[in-house]
Amino acid sequence: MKVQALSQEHLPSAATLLAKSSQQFRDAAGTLAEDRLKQALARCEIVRVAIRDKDTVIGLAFHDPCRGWEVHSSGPASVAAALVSFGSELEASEKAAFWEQGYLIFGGLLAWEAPTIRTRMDLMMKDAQTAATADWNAVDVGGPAFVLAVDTAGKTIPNRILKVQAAALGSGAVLEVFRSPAVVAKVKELYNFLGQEVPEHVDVFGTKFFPMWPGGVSVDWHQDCHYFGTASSRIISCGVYLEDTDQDNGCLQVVPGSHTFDFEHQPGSGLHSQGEWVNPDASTNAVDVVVPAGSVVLFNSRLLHAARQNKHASRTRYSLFGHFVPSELDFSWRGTDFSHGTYQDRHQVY
Ligand SMILES: O=C(O)CCC(=O)C(=O)O
Ligand SMILES: [Fe+2]
Repeated sequence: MKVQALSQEHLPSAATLLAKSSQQFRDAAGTLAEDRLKQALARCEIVRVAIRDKDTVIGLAFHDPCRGWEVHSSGPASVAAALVSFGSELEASEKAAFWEQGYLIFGGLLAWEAPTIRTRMDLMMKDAQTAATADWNAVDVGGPAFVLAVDTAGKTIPNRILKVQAAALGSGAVLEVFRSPAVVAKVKELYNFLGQEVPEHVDVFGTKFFPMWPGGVSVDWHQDCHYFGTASSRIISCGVYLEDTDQDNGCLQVVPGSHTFDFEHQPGSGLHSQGEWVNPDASTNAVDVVVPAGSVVLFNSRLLHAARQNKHASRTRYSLFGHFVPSELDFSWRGTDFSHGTYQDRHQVY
């Protein structure tokens, strides 16, 4: 048995399960109504399925923000238990991994939402034609900054957007992601584990969208904290991959355990001539974060990470980024490099 986020292909099987277990999901003729399932699920933020034999859904759980968990299962009690624990509590081993390795991957946590968010990013990009800028550090422009990519000679490519800085100012979908109960629950648990009080309020800042076109890049090696002017371990960075992401279309790379070191950042060159980056030595053990659409990666803002170039001929790699910070933690930016934040782009999450 496997527990994962509900994805489109499991919808019919999930509807069959629900039609058996609950009158609510049957229509007058007693047959299952997939549409009703979709409507019910649209109200819920977290939807999990337990799957057997590859395709058969044997359990389904959703978290209604008002009513809490609702679990349906055609298997033993252990199926329901697995569903709920997957959705709510972090295992102790996961918490330890976050502390030791500096990151945690939640595969498919937002799988259900990912296609819609992706479409909403396309809508936001419609404004890019009029608003694009060559300034990598463009901030406080009263809205999102559509930053143009450069070629291998470091020359701006017209009409090719590399990132949308302050993306939360361009699309409501961005804050919906960072405020979604599924993500917030994990963030709260991680703060709790860090041995600190769970902050009463948490903000997200430095929101970004990377379309990563075929041939394109997003970031070279860096520690997010380099740009913030603080190395506080209370900042949790968050990447949300809206499409299947692998070595071909530019997946994230991380160096486990690197969050306990400081790395020197220097101005980049070529495709990475915007920004300041680290040049890790050859012995550095990088891990590719290969994940399905809707996956969320939470990491210590001191973790050394980068993204591969998208070498695929046709696939994009849409992703969102933001950084969680306790609301009471204020800090002054580093002065010369604002690329990861602006006060306009700091928003309360809870
Ligand atoms: O594009 C990625 O996968 C990583 C982006 C990133 O690290 C950042 O924006 O700080
Ligand atoms: Fe980063």
